[in-house]
This record gives sequence, C-alpha cells and structure tokens, in this order.
Amino acid sequence: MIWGRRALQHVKRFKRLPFQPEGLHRCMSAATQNLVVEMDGKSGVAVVKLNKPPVNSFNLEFLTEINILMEKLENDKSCRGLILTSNNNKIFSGGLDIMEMYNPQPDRLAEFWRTLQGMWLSLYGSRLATIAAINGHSPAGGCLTALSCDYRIMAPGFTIGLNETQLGIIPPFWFVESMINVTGQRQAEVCCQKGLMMTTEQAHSIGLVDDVVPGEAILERAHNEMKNWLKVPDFARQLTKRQIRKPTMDRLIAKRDEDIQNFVQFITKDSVQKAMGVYIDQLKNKAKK
Ligand SMILES: CC/C=C\C/C=C/CCCC/C=C/C(=O)SCCNC(=O)CCNC(=O)[C@H](O)C(C)(C)COP(=O)(O)OP(=O)(O)OC[C@H]1O[C@@H](n2cnc3c(N)ncnc32)[C@H](O)[C@@H]1OP(=O)(O)O
Repeated sequence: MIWGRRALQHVKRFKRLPFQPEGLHRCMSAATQNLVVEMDGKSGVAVVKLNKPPVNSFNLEFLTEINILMEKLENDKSCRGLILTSNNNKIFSGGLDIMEMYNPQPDRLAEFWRTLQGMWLSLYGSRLATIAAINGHSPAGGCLTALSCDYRIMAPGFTIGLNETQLGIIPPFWFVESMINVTGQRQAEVCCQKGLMMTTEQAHSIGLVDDVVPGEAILERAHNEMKNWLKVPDFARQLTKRQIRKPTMDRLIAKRDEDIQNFVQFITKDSVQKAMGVYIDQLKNKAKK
C-alpha cells in the first residue's frame, strides 16, 4: 500500500492508540477514534462498527483509520472473518465526505482519493470473509463499501445505491464494476445510469442485497451467515475470491494514478464546485428544517 505524507502522520498517531488485535484469543472490544472493534478470538470474527457522527462519512482521516485497521486484521492470523456495520442504527454510511471535495487543496484531494482506492483494494481483496450488516442508509461511497464485501444483509426501511449521476458526478469505473460484479451488467446499467437510491426490498430484488433482516436481528444473522462462510477451508475460499476479483482490482492498480488525476481534474472544475456548493447548501438547509 502506498501512503501519502499526511496519512503517514496519522498512522504514527494511530499506532500509539491501544487497539492491538494481533494474537487476541478472547472476546475483546477496542475503539479507535471512529471505529468500534469487537474481536472474538474463539471464532476469529471481528465486528467493526463505523462510529463517526453524524453520518459515518469518509474523510481522509477516517479512511486512513479504516486502512490501518484492515492491515492489522489482515496480519492477525487468528482473524478469519469481518462483519462491517454501523454504530448508528439509522445510517450505515453517508458515503464520501462531501467537504473533502468542496474548495479542496489539490494535494489533499489527491491523497484523499488514493486513500479511498486503498480502502477499496484492501476490503475488496481481503483474505477475510466479509459481511456487510447494513443497518441504515447507504448512499454512494457507503454502497461501494457494502459492495466490496462478500455478502450483504440489510435492514428494511433504508435506501442504498450508487447515486452519483443524480449529483451530476460520474461514478468511477471501479465503483461501477463493483456493482456489475454483484448485480450483473443489466441491473448495473440501469441503477448506475439513473443513480437510483433503492429501498432495501428493491436492492434485494436485483441481488444488490443478499438478505433482508430487521435491524435488531441483523448482527445475529450476520454471525450465523459468517459461520457458513467459515466452514469452507480458508485457503480454498481466499484463492477462489482472488481469482474472481483480481481482474477488477488489476484494472484499478494499473490505472491508479490516472484515476487520481481524473478525479482531481473533475472535482476542481468550476462547474463541479458550483454544483457541489448548491448540494451542500441543500443538505445543510434540510438538516436545519
Ligand atoms: C471518469 C471519471 C472521472 C472522474 C471521477 C469523478 C467523480 C467523482 C466520483 C465521486 C464519488 C462520490 C461518492 C460519494 O460518496 S459522494 C457523497 C454522496 N453522499 C450523499 O450524497 C449523502 C448525502 N446525505 C444524505 O443523503 C443524508 O444526510 C443521509 C446520509 C441519508 C442521512 O440523513 P439524515 O439522518 O436526515 O441526516 P442529515 O441529512 O440531516 O445530515 C446530518 C449532517 O450530516 C451532513 N452530511 C450528510 N451527508 C454527508 C456527506 N456525505 N458528507 C459530509 N457531510 C454530510 C449534513 O450536511 C448534516 O450536517 P449539519 O452540519 O448540517 O448537521
């Protein structure tokens, strides 16, 4: 993984925090700044709860925190599975932090995007069995995060989707391929072009979500499903996953710098900044009402 200077500063700070999952063999919980981690040493399953109020939006620091945790879990031989959920029972994740993209410093904007690419590569390519327990709304980057897992369980009454086109932005090819790989080409064409935010039931009907379970039962269901995934020998499961996901990951790895340049160029356009300003005003005004 390639880290920028600012991210490295954050890594040093993070390393002084108490969470050390390696070698844990009991049920333990730990918290970093924006993540709650419960590690069951017996089953080897880590439950990671996104915990960044108000909406678990991904800014550079939060993405860095997630990347560091992923690296620790990947390196912890006792860890076999990851359940990703939210500590907020209404919002899984509001997606990328829009403030990162408004009046940005180009260097930070580039670092932000590289760190998001890093998060996607580590989650999408994880050796762990990964289950998203989607216990709240999950637009755009929140949907991408869920799409990166092996299995998705969602509570009713929420919405999910890659809604970028509705905001006048183009979902990058690796967002779209993540959707295609889960729902198939036709469904991905419709929901990505239209930028659909789907209800839980609609998402279930197109295969974006594998299972629908009430919010209060979602973690129990995720643990039960995880047991099924962990019945398969790790090595066989991991290599099969890699075989299936490698072409998509390789495409981003080959075009990583180009993808960052495209993003920075696009976001810093006057017209995009203007539209972003209007969108932020709408969000803030809605919050005030
Ligand atoms: C060829 C390709 C070339 C270039 C590529 C270029 C493209 C760029 C691709 C970019 C991909 C982008 C991905 C994204 O994820 S963009 C973010 C999309 N997310 C959203 O639009 C979500 C917006 N938010 C909501 O819909 C609601 O807030 C939500 C999450 C459903 C929660 O609703 P609710 O509980 O009612 O809460 P509020 O709306 O009142 O919000 C509370 C508070 O949070 C602030 N906020 C919400 N979302 C975000 C966000 N994503 N980032 C930052 N801040 C957010 C909101 O403004 C309120 O703040 P306040 O201070 O007013 O309390």
